[in-house]
Amino acid sequence: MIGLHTVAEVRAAEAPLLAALPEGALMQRAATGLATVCLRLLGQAYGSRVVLLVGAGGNGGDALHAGARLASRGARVTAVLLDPERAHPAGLAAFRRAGGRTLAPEAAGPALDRADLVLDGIVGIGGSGSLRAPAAALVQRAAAGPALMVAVDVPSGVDADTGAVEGAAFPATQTVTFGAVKPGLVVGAGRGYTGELHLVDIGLAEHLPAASTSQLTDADAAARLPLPDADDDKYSQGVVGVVAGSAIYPGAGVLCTGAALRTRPGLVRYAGTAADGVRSAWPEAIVTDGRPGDAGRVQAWVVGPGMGTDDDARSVLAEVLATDLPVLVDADALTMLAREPQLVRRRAAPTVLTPHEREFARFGSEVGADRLGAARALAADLGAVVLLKGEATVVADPAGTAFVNGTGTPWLATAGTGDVLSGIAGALLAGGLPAGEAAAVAAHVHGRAGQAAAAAGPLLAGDLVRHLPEAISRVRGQRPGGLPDSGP
Ligand SMILES: NC(=O)C1=CN([C@@H]2O[C@H](COP(=O)(O)OP(=O)(O)OC[C@H]3O[C@@H](n4cnc5c(N)ncnc54)[C@H](O)[C@@H]3O)[C@@H](O)[C@H]2O)[C@@H](O)CC1
Ligand SMILES: Nc1ncnc2c1ncn2[C@@H]1O[C@H](COP(=O)(O)OP(=O)(O)O)[C@@H](O)[C@H]1O
Ligand SMILES: [K+]
Repeated sequence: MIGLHTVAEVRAAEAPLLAALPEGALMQRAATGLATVCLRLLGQAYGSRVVLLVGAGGNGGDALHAGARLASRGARVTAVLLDPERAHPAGLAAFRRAGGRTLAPEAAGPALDRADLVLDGIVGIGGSGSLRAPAAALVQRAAAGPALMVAVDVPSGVDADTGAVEGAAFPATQTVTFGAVKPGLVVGAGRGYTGELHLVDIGLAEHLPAASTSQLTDADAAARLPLPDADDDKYSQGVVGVVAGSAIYPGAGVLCTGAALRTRPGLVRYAGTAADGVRSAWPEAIVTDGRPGDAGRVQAWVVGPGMGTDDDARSVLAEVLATDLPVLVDADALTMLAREPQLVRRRAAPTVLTPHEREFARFGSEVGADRLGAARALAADLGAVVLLKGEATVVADPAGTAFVNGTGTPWLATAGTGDVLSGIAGALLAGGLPAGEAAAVAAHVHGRAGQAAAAAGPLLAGDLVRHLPEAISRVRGQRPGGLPDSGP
């Protein structure tokens, strides 16, 4: 699990180290890691042109110390001092000693136009609000040039906690962050400015609290996707019930049922008016055109995709939510639930809501720039797990534990892919995973299936279903087509 740590947590973890270590030692660790990454990126330091954008705080100090190291390796390094009077004194002294030269912001344009690498030390975790002049103009000029764009700790202009970006921000090709990954590097708009992320160990780990926000790795997801064993039968892996689609629009039922089958193919029951379509697409499913109560026993329900919002649909939703089983609520069922949130508030069993931004807004407030904060607030308000879909899907539970999904592709922005996600998550809920983890693992696997499908070109939601077995095998670290060891 990759822990994501807030600015307050990082500052608190730094405090005992700053007190215990000689002055400047922590910054030296950061700058050494930063210079190492830059040298690797440049390939050859000698003769390369490096420009540092240097703000008035510790972030500028990191850039100056790293710039000094690059200069001593033969790079031609120029520091643009945004606030010369307040530039980090020790960093500036080291930089000058190493032969670095300085420029005023007004004179920096030509150097930025021909730089090989621009190091963004304007502002790090001490930043607030949108980038001020002249920082914003320098960032834009650098972005228009040919240089590798390396952000120090956090791309300037990105809120390290939320990923919010107001105005200009440094569009990094690489971000070298120190001590811990900050949420804003992987969520919201900030995710789009981070580029490739490098984490430099400066010795904070033992001082950081357990992270309340995390990102799953393939190994974390695999550990939560147990394989069937010799004692399993078709019931024991968890039976999922699906209410989705309608007679006129069976597609959502077909996609959702197929995704559930392909995730944990023990048994999937379908109940709803798309019964004919589902039956012909998935002969493996047990299908009824009756109500959920007619479907037989299940361990979790998925309700909502394409089911409509009329009185019948509303009564089916109420029936499912009145059970003591885990329920995943999506799409049309979210629209109905937003009108009657007490249906979820009164539940004792886990509920997972999977809104996209417009569905989220129906519950009373817009998502806004702080996606994690918004998901946490709705989860706490309703007492349910909220999986907020989007480019970086986030999952929050009512206690405040959250996940930021790290997989996926913009090709997923096509009709029906949400129905597939619901089927995956429903299957994992039925298998007994805690609701927040089921949602997070589902988003991870869904994203991997999207990446696998997109490798062959533009994807359709049905392609995701077909790619699920391959995606799950890859998450487990197995090569597609590889035969398992068959023993002696
Ligand atoms: N405390 C330490 O010893 C360490 C600090 N480190 C570095 O220091 C950084 C934190 O240093 P600071 O606390 O000094 O803060 P920063 O250097 O991140 O930012 C503070 C400075 O940025 C300016 N600023 C804030 N918002 C701005 C905006 N929107 N536009 C333009 N300027 C803005 C402020 O006026 C202030 O001068 C970390 O991100 C990291 O890069 C690392 O070297 C690790 C060790
Ligand atoms: N730009 C994007 N990048 C990555 N994933 C995306 C993007 N846009 C949407 N997605 C994903 O695609 C899926 C779309 O779901 P949804 O909006 O419910 O569609 P539908 O209702 O048509 O099934 C979600 O899993 C979402 O996270
Ligand atoms: K920065």
